[in-house]
Amino acid sequence: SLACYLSGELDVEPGECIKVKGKIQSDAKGFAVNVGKDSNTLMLHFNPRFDCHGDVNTIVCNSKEDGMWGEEDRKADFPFQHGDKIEICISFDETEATVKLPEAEFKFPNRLGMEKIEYLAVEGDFKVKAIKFS
Ligand SMILES: CCCO[C@@H]1O[C@H](CO)[C@@H](O[C@@H]2O[C@H](CO)[C@H](O)[C@H](OCc3cn(Cc4ccccc4)nn3)[C@H]2O)[C@H](O)[C@H]1NC(C)=O
Repeated sequence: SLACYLSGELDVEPGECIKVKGKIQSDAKGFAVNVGKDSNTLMLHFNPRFDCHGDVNTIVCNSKEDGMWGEEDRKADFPFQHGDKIEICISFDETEATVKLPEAEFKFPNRLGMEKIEYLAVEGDFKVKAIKFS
């Protein structure tokens, strides 16, 4: 289920921040925040999984190029709990994307060398309360 997306009208440059504020549903199986050029060209698919695709309490990150998923990157930390109200801050530069949470930070390589983010989509068991750009 697509929570929300902004496409083609964004122009987020390196060093700027996308802040997505919302609530993780109490029975969440997983959610995803996707940023990139469009749905087939993602700099980052940030996908915390509580229990889905055989993953339990695991953040899966990936990129997508021409509609094809890249190599998955599974993170060691899982700073999420059902029902949490969180703010996720995503920024990037020419080498990597950074996902900042109150008590954790994750890096993911900018595999596509993307120079701006034009697309943002939030999917899954996450209720978006606010989206801010700074
Ligand atoms: C073990 C052999 C098969 O490997 C599995 O292959 C699956 C299919 O490619 C991998 O799952 C996919 O991983 C992708 C990232 O690498 C994406 O997460 C794929 O999901 C895309 C997607 C988003 N949505 C919307 C959504 C998002 C979050 C919650 C609810 C709906 N629906 N489908 C998800 O289906 C899955 O991560 C992968 N598992 C492993 C361990 O490699």
